[in-house]
Amino acid sequence: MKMVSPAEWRPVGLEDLEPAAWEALKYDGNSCVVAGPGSGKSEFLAQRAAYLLQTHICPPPYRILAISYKREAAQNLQDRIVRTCSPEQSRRFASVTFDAFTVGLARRFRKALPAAWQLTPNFRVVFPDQGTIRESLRNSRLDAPGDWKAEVGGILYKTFEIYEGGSWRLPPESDQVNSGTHFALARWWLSLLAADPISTPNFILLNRLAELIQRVNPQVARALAATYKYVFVDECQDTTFAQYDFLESLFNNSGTIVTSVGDDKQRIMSFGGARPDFFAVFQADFGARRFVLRCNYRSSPSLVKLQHVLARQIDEDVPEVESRTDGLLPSSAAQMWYSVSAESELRALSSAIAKDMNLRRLVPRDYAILTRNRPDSYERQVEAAMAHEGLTVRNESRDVGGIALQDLMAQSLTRAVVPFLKLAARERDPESWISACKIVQDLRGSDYEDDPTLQRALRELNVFISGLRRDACRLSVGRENARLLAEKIIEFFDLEQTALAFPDYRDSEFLVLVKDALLFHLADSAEGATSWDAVIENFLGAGSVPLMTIHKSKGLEFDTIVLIGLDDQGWWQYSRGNVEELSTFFVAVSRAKQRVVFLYCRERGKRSKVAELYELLESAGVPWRDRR
Ligand SMILES: Nc1ncnc2c1ncn2[C@@H]1O[C@H](COP(=O)(O)OP(=O)(O)OP(=O)(O)O)[C@@H](O)[C@H]1O
Repeated sequence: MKMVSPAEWRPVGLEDLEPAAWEALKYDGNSCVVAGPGSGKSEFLAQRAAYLLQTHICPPPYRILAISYKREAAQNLQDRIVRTCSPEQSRRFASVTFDAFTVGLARRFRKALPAAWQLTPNFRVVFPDQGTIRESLRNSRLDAPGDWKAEVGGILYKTFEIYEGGSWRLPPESDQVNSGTHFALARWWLSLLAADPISTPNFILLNRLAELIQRVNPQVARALAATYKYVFVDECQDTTFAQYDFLESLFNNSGTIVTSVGDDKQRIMSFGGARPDFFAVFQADFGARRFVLRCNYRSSPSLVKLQHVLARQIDEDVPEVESRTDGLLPSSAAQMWYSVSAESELRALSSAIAKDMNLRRLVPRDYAILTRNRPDSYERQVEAAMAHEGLTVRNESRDVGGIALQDLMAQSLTRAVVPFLKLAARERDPESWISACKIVQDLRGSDYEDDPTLQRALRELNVFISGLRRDACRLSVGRENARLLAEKIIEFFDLEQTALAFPDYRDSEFLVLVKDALLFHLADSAEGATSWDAVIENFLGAGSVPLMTIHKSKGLEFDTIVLIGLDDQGWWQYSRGNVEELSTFFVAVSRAKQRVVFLYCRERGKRSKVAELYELLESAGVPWRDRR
């Protein structure tokens, strides 16, 4: 792909950007781009990457590092760059999650850790249970020096790691502690590092170790800053204290230019330790310029108006936003439905979805049913009602062998297997063929198109796909044979090479867990299917209406959002004025492009705790519909 001059560069795949986005895109200093839902923040990062790479403002061998909060978001960004830039350019764009990046660094530079904080060569990332933390705190209180005992005794175990751990930069020596809190933290973390036979750190500790590594080894920090000329932070409102310190130690005043994008009103990860003051602190520390975007490219004008009413409840100074999408519905885009029984509620819902799909030529994935908590508690009922209309629903949070379905689908292994399955099932599928070639290139570790290793690997791929097609023709469609095909594909990948190609799988136990979950879900997808294409469709959930929590819907968009269980039962954490809960509600509403339906069913619960939400909807003019 030839180089483009900055003046000639145009957005890829979009007509235009709003003026503030243009300004931010071309700005060559630290910046934060603050904008509401649907304003194109993720799109902006993809365009800025394309701009920097295609104009050679980020010339070879420099790279761009994009850090996202969620794996799907990181993958989505990488995919966009692969589609819009040349292979050489997209190889210089690394899109990772914060956790994957810090785990990778801790692994790579493990030996550069001070002796006191050594990790074993292999380690397993764990999510310690609250009981273990509690016990460690109890022991620390017993062993703490006299005047620290009371302080340790007062630590809340539930927030111990997130808040106390989040705000303590590790000292090079583990005994350099000057408070009871740090004494308890050091004890707890050292116990994770010393676990037998391998260390079992969690993500907070790994973040802290990664920060320490580059603080005590300036050459490591310099090498990283010299590699990454530009760093992007997506969904920066969810950055934790520990992650922020890492970012600050590594890239502030390093010559690297950092662009953060986010939306304060979508901060729904405080329970995970998101720092509430990210924008202010980042602007002050990094001398970052602030850009505010004011367009919404996702939602229709009436939905943007509704979002504004909710946004003002979270932040009364929030600016008005302009919708850049036409409203396509003749009747109210937002409605509250009242039902007496769950049965009548869901009958009305499934019949409305079936009719709407027909009328507007939509597909099941244009709809999403969102819940505040526990989608599994609605799954059966929704499934039964949808079946009456010939529709299926898929609980994206369903546990598949130890991993949530939605997370399984975002796994690198799953994403690698899918094009191979498609090639097995179809005579021609050029897009899958291109993906398969790219996967082989990644797996066999070859970077150059004229590399003989790659040529050999592609020949091997050709032979393998022909064999796989023959197998798919020969084998009847069913559970066992679906497993067999996938096992052949994974065998062709080679687990060792897979672990090397995808940093997430350095922990081989995790790779095995993902593999088993994938085989299990594929076998399930073959149940009742009459063709391999149908198996793949079931596997991907293409023909089902997704059911998921609001947290899982973050960053996604659908034509129609249905919020089920908007009552005290479903929103048991709600209390008037609770900003995090309001933000969660805001995230749900802002996923919709054209329509949002709020379901209230008397049988499910009362409306006292959540009265504020109904008052807000009524004040925004959202009408009630009787569906009893
Ligand atoms: N300049 C643009 N012109 C046309 N469409 C755009 C533009 N920017 C973004 N979009 C489209 O608008 C939608 C929302 O974009 P995107 O997901 O990037 O928004 P976001 O700000 O990251 O959203 P959120 O914070 O709500 O998850 C997408 O469908 C995207 O393709």
